[in-house]
Amino acid sequence: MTTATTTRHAAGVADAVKVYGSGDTAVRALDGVSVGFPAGRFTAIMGPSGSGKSTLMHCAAGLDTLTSGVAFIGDTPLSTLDDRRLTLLRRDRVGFVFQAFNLIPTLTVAENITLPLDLAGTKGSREWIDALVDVVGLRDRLHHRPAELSGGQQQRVAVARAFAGRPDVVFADEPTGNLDSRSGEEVLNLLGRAVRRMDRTVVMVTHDPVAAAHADEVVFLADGRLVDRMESPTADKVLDRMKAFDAKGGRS
Ligand SMILES: Nc1ncnc2c1ncn2[C@@H]1O[C@H](COP(=O)(O)OP(=O)(O)OP(=O)(O)O)[C@@H](O)[C@H]1O
Repeated sequence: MTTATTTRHAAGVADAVKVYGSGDTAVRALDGVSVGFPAGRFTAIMGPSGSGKSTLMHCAAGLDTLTSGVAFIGDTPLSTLDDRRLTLLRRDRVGFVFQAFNLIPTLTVAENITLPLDLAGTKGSREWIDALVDVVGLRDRLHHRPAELSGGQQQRVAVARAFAGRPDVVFADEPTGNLDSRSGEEVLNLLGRAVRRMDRTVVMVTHDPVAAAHADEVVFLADGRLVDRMESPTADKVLDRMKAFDAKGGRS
């Protein structure tokens, strides 16, 4: 059982620099970020538009590479892996939830949920999948296709799929961006439950202070740097912190 005071990190980056382009047009999207995402916790990444949130998430998840510095999943530095091993690591140890649910339209809900396991050629744990189906509240929809579900239900399928293989960490990129506030709230509660009741780890990029308030901790980026962290956030406290960025033109 992981406690809130653990220092074990499910993922993170150290001295992370990411430069897009070169010469006059080079953009330093990450400018020396070091941050660990504690195992068994829900961390939100916030910051003004263009501050580097997506870049940080993509590099930490092994979807993109750093210009310098280290990204790691568990104890594995991603730069030590060749393409094949990186693909396997992403498949076996990382889950993703995107803004646009990205379900396979021709597969049923049940088939979408177990897709990562089927691709990996494993059955996974029947009990785990069963428990997930109950947590996301989709038992009566298992044989439906995505088009027969609401947006909120589709995102709940995507959440179940992300956790199906019991990955070390699930990265969620604006998971409520396409949802109304009630469905968004359900998805956020679900991510919170997965962390607190099922001992999972979630890292979520969001623009929304209400969404960030579901996390255990918020890390704030500005101009490619980590500028603040907030434990036990509330929507009001996060909003105030974001307003301070606006007032100072981005940098805290
Ligand atoms: N592929 C790319 N090529 C060039 N520049 C990029 C690329 N991706 C991102 N950038 C730049 O890097 C910086 C950080 O972008 P990033 O998307 O990480 O920020 P963000 O905080 O996620 O923004 P938003 O909240 O608007 O999604 C921005 O200046 C952006 O224009």
